Amino acid sequence: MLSPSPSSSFSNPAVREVGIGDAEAEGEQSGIEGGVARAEQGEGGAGAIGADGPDVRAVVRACVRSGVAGRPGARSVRACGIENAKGNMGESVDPETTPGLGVPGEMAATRAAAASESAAESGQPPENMPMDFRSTTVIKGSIRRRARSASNFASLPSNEILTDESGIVLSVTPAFLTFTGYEEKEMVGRKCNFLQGEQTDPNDVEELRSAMKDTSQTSVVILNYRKDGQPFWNILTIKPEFDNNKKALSVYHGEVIGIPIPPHMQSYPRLCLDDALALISVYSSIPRGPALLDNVYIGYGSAKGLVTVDALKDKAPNDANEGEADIEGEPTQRGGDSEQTDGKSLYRHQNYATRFLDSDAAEKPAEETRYQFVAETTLPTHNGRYRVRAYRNPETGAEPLAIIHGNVEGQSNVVVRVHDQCLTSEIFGSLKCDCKQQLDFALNFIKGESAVPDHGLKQEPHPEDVNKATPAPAGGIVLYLPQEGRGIGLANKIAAYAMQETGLDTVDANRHLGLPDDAREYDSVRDILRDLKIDSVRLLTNNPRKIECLEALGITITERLECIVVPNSDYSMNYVQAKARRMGHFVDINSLSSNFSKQQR
Ligand SMILES: Nc1nc2c(ncn2[C@@H]2O[C@H](COP(=O)(O)OP(=O)(O)OP(=O)(O)O)[C@@H](O)[C@H]2O)c(=O)[nH]1
Repeated sequence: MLSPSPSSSFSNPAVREVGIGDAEAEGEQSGIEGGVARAEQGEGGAGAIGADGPDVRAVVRACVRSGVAGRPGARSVRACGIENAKGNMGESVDPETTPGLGVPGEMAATRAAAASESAAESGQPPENMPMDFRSTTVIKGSIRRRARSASNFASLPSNEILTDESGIVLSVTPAFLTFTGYEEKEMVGRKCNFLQGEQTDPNDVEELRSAMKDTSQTSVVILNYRKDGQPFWNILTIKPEFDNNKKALSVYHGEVIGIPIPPHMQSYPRLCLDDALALISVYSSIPRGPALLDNVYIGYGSAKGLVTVDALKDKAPNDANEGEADIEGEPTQRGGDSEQTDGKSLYRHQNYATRFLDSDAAEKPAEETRYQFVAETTLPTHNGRYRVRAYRNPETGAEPLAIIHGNVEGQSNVVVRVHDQCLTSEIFGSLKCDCKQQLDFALNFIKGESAVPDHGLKQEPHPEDVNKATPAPAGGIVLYLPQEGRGIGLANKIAAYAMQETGLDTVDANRHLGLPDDAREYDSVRDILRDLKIDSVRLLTNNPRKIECLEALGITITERLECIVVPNSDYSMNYVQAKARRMGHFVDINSLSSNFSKQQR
């Protein structure tokens, strides 16, 4: 198994000036100089990764044609790359037709440029330009063109940056500001090298710089950092803008797909399978994404060496096996996105990626326990009395709970609900989702009550709500995991809700913020079940991904029990429908709709 050990220098990235700037940009904080300085540092700089384990950057480079991934639980993932995509791109997103954010206030560069049109015509830098921006050469007329580009650009819903030929940011989309945590004024007028840091590979920087110099289009996977120092994989595609005469303007359009690296993985910059799959989903959702999938490769590091799987798009599962591992059987079609043209191939690839991982499970030593038992108490609640056992991951500080009814220790086939935190519904009573209802349902169910509880919504339980065929159990567990917003965090979930107000559904909202559809991990479930000596579970869920993730962790699921509740509003109806349509949840939307209208009458 290729599994790099943590590099201590990675966890506290001191952001350095290594950039994609113009080599001729004398006197500025030159990214190129920074990049060279980094390269010269050798092992002390970026090479530090290699000192502690396999050089991930080298793998990324070697895998420009074959990124590698592994299952989330195994942390066996290394990296995922996209091939140089020169000449493979279509037209830009049309802000007129693309749903998303409205136009924010004018960008600084735009304002400055528009106000100084006459100065531009004279070839002089306008006086009210930011200093860095003023220091660039002003070509006659180009400022006006830049202003035009920048103002259209600011209304795009995706993660994008517009720079001049020296890498100075002219404009940045609101989504990218949200994703990186920077304010507009902190980005505009500066070289984008502030996004780079300690572990950014100078070779990637160099590749971008040369593409800009040659006015060519390129894509590169580069390690960048948010303002708070959090690293992320940036799948960056840059392309020059051209005027009507096909003449390259001194403006570059950078399209960014940010793949966040979960905190516990930040000691070694690798993409996990979920991240890689999220990346693929993102590609499938952007206008020219399906074409780019040709260039996305996913692979896997095994004990026998680096095994590459082939290009993800339009590849039969059995064709994908270039290495020594086997991918057997027909893939099932669950999960994924049935609405997209590439839905089928995505299903396929998601499934054989999972199978691939399963095939390796036997080779792996047992995973180390990361969540430790802290304390147990009895909790009287409106739903009854439960035992609550608290656990903690000392590395991340995450504190999941096991809420238990009955004697479950040492048992098999225990009813288990794996529930992820939803502060908005559980604390504030938000009607946007069904999470609180599902939690109440599960807490009642493990107590032996199969009806949906009355939680103040004046709803009669509908017969379809519950597992009619399943006798309520004598006991069970609700595992309450602090993975707010499907793992993207509370603030990001609020940002996603804001995006949903523009008409996007729960999946597209995440994607437009550059966030994965679902970033949840379930190692805690494995550790807690191990602590309780439970060898198999009956899982209360409608979510196929949850089942796959738990099984990939080695958890035996003997039965899936439905966890369907009647949506309590149009909002949550939309959410449940989106979960079924976009994320493959096992919910019959038609019966739900009619149930809901019955409830409304
Ligand atoms: N990002 C995001 N997260 C949401 C949204 N609505 C609810 N959540 C989060 O979704 C999580 C619950 O996931 P669901 O997809 O509703 O259900 P599930 O647990 O995956 O699947 P089931 O086991 O069938 O209930 C909680 O962490 C919520 O905070 C949303 O619109 N966007």
